[in-house]
Amino acid sequence: MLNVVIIGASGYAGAELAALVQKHPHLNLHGLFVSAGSQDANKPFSSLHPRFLGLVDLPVKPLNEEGMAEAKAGTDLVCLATAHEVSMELAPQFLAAGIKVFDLSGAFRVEQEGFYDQYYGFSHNQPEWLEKAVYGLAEWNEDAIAQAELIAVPGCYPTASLTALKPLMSAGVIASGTTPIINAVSGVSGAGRKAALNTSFCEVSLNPYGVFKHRHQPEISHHLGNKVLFQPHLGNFARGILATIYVQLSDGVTAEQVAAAYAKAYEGQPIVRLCQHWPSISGVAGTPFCDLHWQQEGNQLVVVSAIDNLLKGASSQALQCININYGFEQTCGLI
Ligand SMILES: NC(=O)C1=CN([C@@H]2O[C@H](COP(=O)(O)OP(=O)(O)OC[C@H]3O[C@@H](n4cnc5c(N)ncnc54)[C@H](OP(=O)(O)O)[C@@H]3O)[C@@H](O)[C@H]2O)C=CC1
Ligand SMILES: CC(=O)N[C@@H](CCC(=O)OP(=O)(O)O)C(=O)O
Repeated sequence: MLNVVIIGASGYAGAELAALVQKHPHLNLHGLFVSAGSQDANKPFSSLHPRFLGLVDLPVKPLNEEGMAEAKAGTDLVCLATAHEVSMELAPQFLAAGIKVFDLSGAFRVEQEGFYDQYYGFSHNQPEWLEKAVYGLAEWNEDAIAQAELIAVPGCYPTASLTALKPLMSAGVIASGTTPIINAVSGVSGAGRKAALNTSFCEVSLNPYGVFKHRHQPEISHHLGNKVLFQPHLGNFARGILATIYVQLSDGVTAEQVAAAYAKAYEGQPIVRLCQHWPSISGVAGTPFCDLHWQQEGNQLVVVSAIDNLLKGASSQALQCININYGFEQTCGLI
């Protein structure tokens, strides 16, 4: 059994991950942590997330000096379900102790000059680890994930978007010089657990945000190798992302070529489901799947991608990466 520690375990993504690790046949939930000054410190995990009562009753401990020593002792791997800047500071401390890191934040996802200053509002202070980090898009980066010490689990919108677009990019069917448009809606759990006016239940309707500025636009473009226009929306539901994506195909690309591109990319990949119906939030919420469906008319293609932001968009993709890294079946503990 591998000993797993989760930092940020009281948050939405960390809590889902704790539940997945607890069920996994080869992983042992070794410790759960929150910040040193957390108001939840030392409370049982299940008192914060009652769904897991009787399943995960460990306390969430404060990550003070003593907590840090405890988090490292006997630990094989650590999952950081923490804010970007917190992950940037914590990851090197675990890596220096020989502990592998699976980071759910954006801290190590994009190695590009000035990226963190422009899109995250801080300067990256770990350039060596940023260079070594491997992007954990599980279906696309298996070999590198298997070798990595630091895995940067992709963002939720990038997971939905890249899973839909990469097969087309690899097959070379996107018209050159064009910009795919991604119109995506996320449930409010995407914004995390702490209270904020714009994500409070009575305030949320259905509205766009982050126009031209969202940090996931460059993350998607960087890992696709093609510019995209990405527009997120906040919807009045708890979890799930639905991305409707508009693509201009090269002249003469047939429906058979598009179908072949998707079949080739996801043959033998059970987490990505090529559906005969349009994906929906209810079809994926609470599951580790990414559902895809598309329709073509002439040179225009509409692809719809749906995931659970907290699972395939965060914690279950982290577990896919752990499975790959340690040589377990990629779907172990997931389906
Ligand atoms: N929610 C989502 O859909 C997705 C989230 N992510 C990323 O995953 C990470 C976690 O997101 P999410 O679960 O939504 O966030 P939450 O705000 O729900 O949870 C954050 C967690 O981190 C803890 N924390 C805060 N500061 C520290 C610290 N200094 N040291 C240790 N723990 C700390 C919090 O507890 P406390 O404050 O009590 O200490 C809490 O447990 C973020 O980087 C996010 O961008 C990625 C993909 C999807
Ligand atoms: C609805 C909502 O607010 N969603 C978050 C994305 C959550 C996510 O994927 O996170 P990271 O890239 O930060 O890890 C946002 O738009 O900022």
